[in-house]
Amino acid sequence: MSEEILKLVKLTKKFGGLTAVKDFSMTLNKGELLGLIGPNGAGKTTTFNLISGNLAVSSGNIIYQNNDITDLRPDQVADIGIARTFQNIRLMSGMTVLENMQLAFHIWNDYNILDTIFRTKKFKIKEKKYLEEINKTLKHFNILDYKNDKVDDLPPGIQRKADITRAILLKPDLILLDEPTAGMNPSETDELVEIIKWINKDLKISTILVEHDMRVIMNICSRIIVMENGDIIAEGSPENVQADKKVIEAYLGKSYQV
Ligand SMILES: Nc1ncnc2c1ncn2[C@@H]1O[C@H](COP(=O)(O)OP(=O)(O)OP(=O)(O)O)[C@@H](O)[C@H]1O
Repeated sequence: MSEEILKLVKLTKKFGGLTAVKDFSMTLNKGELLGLIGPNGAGKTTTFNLISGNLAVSSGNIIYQNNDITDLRPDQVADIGIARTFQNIRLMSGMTVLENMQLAFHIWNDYNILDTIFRTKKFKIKEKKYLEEINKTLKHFNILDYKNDKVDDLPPGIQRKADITRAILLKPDLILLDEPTAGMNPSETDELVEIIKWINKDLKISTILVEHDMRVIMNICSRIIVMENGDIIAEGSPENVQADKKVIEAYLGKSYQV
């Protein structure tokens, strides 16, 4: 039997009179690459915000690796191995790509201020190891050449890849990718598809992908959950979901083409 890494149990989020996520239950198996789709306003990003601790849950539970993490803060969620990206890229403005990548390593910093000031042997060994890891990952994402550029000066496609690189450097067991191909041209999108496969298959990071590009979702996800009005309207393989009448009516038939 597949091992669950994440389980949402009757998850609900209310914003005043609006219920954005409504009794939403789902599981993600370890190693799975799950697509979460649905029309605008369906509740996908809100679900990510609840899992990552960026929003407080109204009711229901979030279970991660058999632990209830419903009330954790975002930093605590990151510490236990859940990384995420946002629709609006959240790189630190005014800093270089490398400096942004270095931010990912704060959770492992076990050297103190004196180590940093005097650049002790322990500090230098760690710094070298981290830099090697950053370089290797930037190279894999094909953005090593931008390492010393300020993030603000880079095209959106490069910024988005840098954002995902930073999330990967946190060494998560689970990653939540929120519209990672937004703002990318077709060749960047193709490249990102390969990167997402690499993240999931080679790095063995369980993945939930929210994405409006149906070509991406249908090509790489083994299972898809379709949300509408805060809850599931369909779930299954890409083939089954595409043929589902409710999905076609609610979503695919209107503004999206497969
Ligand atoms: N902070 C908030 N305050 C009030 N309402 C919100 C807030 N965040 C989201 N909503 C509302 O909750 C509903 C779900 O929004 P959400 O962003 O989760 O949808 P989505 O499926 O991610 O949509 P999209 O594909 O357009 O990003 C929408 O009606 C939205 O307007």
